[in-house]
Amino acid sequence: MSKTLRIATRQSQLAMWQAEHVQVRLQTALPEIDVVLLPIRTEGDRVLDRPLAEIGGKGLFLKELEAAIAAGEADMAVHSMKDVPAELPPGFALPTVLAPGSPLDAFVSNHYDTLESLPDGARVGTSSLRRAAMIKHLRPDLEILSLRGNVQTRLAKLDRGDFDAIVLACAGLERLELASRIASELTIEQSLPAIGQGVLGIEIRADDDETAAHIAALDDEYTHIRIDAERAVNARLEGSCHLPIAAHAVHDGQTLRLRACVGKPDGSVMVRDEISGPTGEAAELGHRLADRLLAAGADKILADLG
Ligand SMILES: NCc1[nH]cc(CCC(=O)O)c1CC(=O)O
Repeated sequence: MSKTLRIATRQSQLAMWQAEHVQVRLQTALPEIDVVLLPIRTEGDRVLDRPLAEIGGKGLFLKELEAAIAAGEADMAVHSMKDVPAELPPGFALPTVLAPGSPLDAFVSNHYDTLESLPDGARVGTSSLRRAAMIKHLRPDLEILSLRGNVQTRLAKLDRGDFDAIVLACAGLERLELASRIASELTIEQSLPAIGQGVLGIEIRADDDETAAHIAALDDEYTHIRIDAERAVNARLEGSCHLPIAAHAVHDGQTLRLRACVGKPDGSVMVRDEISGPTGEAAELGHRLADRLLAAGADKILADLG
């Protein structure tokens, strides 16, 4: 019997696309191995009527996939790095990150081209505290309304008139061939992306050297350095994508530039800073920048959020 590699995946269209993407890339790299998907139904997909922060917070979308890996039913799970908390549970590792999609947030509306052109008091849908903070900081007059569900559900809620505009990740829309729905991209200056936004990572059992060796071919060195820097910010701030924390790194192979910010979800306070240094010190730069943010008031913002 030939060797099989099993990818546990959530069943949303975006999760399936991401898992299939890794399946195809692995299958191409490893023609002698059978790469298959193991679809799993997770709590985060079932419970759509309550805010994400309430129903489990950190690691919500990972738990049940990790359980399948721990039980030996699957060898790996594919994640949007944006959804991966700073610290993985003991026994898990995330050694491989793929070449990135867009890191940017998308402004999506059926009537307006840009965030700037929204009328006074317009209703904007997002359930991300980070996006809420960014949007309210730019436009304090706008009303932020909760928006849960998978990408298609969110678009349907916009289309039926619940909002004047919504903000989603460009990467998710592009993967689902919905890029035509992007009215405009929010720039990095307008909306600093979430840590790991647009990047896919592969999680495995920490002691599974065989799978680690198989997936290593997919690792993108540029992105790996970027992720090390961004995730180091999160490690210090103990954040997840459910907190109003943003960080984005770029580098030229030598020098890394890391921007980060922590904002109050009502947009009234935005602590921003940036740091540059050698790519070899990506994680140290992330820690140092996070410490500076904490000293500049991020500690208070995060403490107030509980
Ligand atoms: N939290 C859900 C989620 N996780 C990853 C993406 C998009 C793809 C990515 O950032 O890699 C999305 C949808 C969104 O935020 O619009």
